[in-house]
Amino acid sequence: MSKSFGRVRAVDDLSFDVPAGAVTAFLGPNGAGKTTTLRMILGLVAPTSGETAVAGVPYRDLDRPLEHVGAVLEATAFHPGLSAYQHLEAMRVAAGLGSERVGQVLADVDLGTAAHRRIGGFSLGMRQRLALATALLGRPHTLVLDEPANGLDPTGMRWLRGFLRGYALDGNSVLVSTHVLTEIQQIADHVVIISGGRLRWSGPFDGDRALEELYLEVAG
Ligand SMILES: Nc1ncnc2c1ncn2[C@@H]1O[C@H](COP(=O)(O)OP(=O)(O)OP(=O)(O)O)[C@@H](O)[C@H]1O
Repeated sequence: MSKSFGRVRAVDDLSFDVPAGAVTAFLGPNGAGKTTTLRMILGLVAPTSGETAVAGVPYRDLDRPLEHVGAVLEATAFHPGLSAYQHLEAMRVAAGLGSERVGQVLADVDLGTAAHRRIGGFSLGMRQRLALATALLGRPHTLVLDEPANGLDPTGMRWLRGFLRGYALDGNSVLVSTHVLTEIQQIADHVVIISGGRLRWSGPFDGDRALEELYLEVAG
């Protein structure tokens, strides 16, 4: 896929696969085109050329998309006056999902005790957990996460690592864009590195090698 914004070629003839049953780290310098790529995968930005597909199907053609793909994008906006429970319930109803899902995803992200507090009073880390809970509502087989560790404290980061690892081990695809290489190093099975909108490296990653070294070699 390629994407130009006026004269800026944000993504330039980029092609890669995200395997199932694995955590894929999606890396690249500021402005490399990561967010634009994720937004194309999620049908939020139309490619200038090429296409993206989730389990072989373009996002726009997915039947009940929340049951295929869950996404956490940067700076997710919530209505501050709603509680976490009310937000999730509204999303659940809109997506036609079972009533048990809200309690389940609140428990999944360890937000049960804050379920009835107003989101306006949430910390950044709590918002990240709520964004992840929203992404999980439809039990998607694919998770797309843009900087999901942003705002999490060390305990939260450790929890997120375990969660994503477990989600991938259940056979799901987890695509994570991040700059925090030491965090993703511990759970990545597959790595895709881009810069200047182009693919610089992609392949399996066994964790023996320092991800930072690989990154600096190909993107630095
Ligand atoms: N809506 C837009 N209009 C114009 N230019 C854009 C738009 N969105 C992104 N760009 C440009 O496309 C390029 C890639 O941006 P993108 O946000 O995809 O990079 P990124 O890898 O996610 O960066 P970061 O790590 O800083 O979040 C940048 O040059 C950016 O300025």
